[in-house]
Amino acid sequence: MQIAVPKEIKNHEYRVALTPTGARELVARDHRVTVQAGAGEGAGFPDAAYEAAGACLETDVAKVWDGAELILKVKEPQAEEVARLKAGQTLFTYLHLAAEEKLTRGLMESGATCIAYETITDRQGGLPLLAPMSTVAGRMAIQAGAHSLEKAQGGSGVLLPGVPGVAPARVAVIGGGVVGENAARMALGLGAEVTVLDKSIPRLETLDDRYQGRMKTVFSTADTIDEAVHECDLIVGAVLIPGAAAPKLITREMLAEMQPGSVLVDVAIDQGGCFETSRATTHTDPTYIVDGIVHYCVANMPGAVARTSTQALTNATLPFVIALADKGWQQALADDAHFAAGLNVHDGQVTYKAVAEALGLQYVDPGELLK
Ligand SMILES: NC(=O)C1=CN([C@@H]2O[C@H](COP(=O)(O)OP(=O)(O)OC[C@H]3O[C@@H](n4cnc5c(N)ncnc54)[C@H](O)[C@@H]3O)[C@@H](O)[C@H]2O)C=CC1
Ligand SMILES: CC(=O)C(=O)O
Ligand SMILES: [Mg+2]
Repeated sequence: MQIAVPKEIKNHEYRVALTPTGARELVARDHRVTVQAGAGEGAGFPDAAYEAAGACLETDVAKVWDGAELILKVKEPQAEEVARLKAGQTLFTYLHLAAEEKLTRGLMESGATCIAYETITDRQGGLPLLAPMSTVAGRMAIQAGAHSLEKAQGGSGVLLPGVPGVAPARVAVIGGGVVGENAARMALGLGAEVTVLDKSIPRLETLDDRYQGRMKTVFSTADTIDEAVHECDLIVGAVLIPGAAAPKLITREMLAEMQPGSVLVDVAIDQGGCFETSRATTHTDPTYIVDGIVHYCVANMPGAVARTSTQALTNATLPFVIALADKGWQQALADDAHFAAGLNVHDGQVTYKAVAEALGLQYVDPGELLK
């Protein structure tokens, strides 16, 4: 199969969808891998490493896209990439379509088959291709939040661990899944006072058990979120309803209840964000202030630590990429219902229910396609 790996073009996105190690595995299976020149540089993988792995390098981006049957990316295609995509091609990447009507319609118009990393499931009920980046983003959320609390960033001037004689900062994490647990763990490590709110009792039980009372676990309701808003210096938004737009849990009105200079880090921004006042930002200009509250809402946080993230991402995606390349998308998805959950758009139709519902588009059950 002809497999293409374009260079990512989203703002400060330095990850690449395939490492040289991954390229070697595909070439060994007789697939042809074309990597756009410079695609791996930001993650520390020079062109020569891909060449040594048996991949072809291409400087002309049009040729990279044009000749491909399978396109591997990291971030959702940007407008100029959507324009390059065509019927008969398979795109495998993060898509996060529920909050992106224009992108969804663009992918439908392309006629391509679009499989999203973030909706693929596993036997344990997890999201195995989201989890590695959620781990990274969760850990980064506290670094970003701590920096945003500094006065020069518009923050309140609170140091997360405090110092002897001065109390530590209070951190709330809404959503105690992969992002949430990793954020909470980092905040604990820095000596903050940490509360995790979740709607899932089993999840709260797991956290309680794992952290042995070192963090508070609280059932998430309008009341308990209100309490967190009153008390906390830093709130991390880490909720997810798979494939769907994130629920808005903190309204603009509620910002007035926070201490001025407090910080909201909305990791769930790639699903539309879980705070009413969130809007996606970039690594170039990651924060903005609404009613005295600093907002950090970068939709591709792991892109900033591209070396770690690329390795973690491709460790997880490679078995799926090999299945797509060896069998073609139809057979690969027919053989694995968890993989099939990744199919979001095919041949002009939305094949993922939560996306169709969020955008008011017609849902087409992919079952028939996979028989
Ligand atoms: N901005 C970025 O760069 C990145 C963003 N993400 C995003 O972070 C979000 C979280 O991802 P994961 O932790 O992997 O998901 P997850 O599925 O592991 O965890 C989500 C948690 O939210 C909980 N939840 C749902 N509704 C809730 C509510 N109303 N109140 C409290 N908790 C609620 C669920 O019970 C679950 O435990 C997703 O939107 C994901 O796409 C992930 C990686 C990078
Ligand atoms: C999950 C995601 O969108 C990212 O890693 O950029
Ligand atoms: Mg996005």
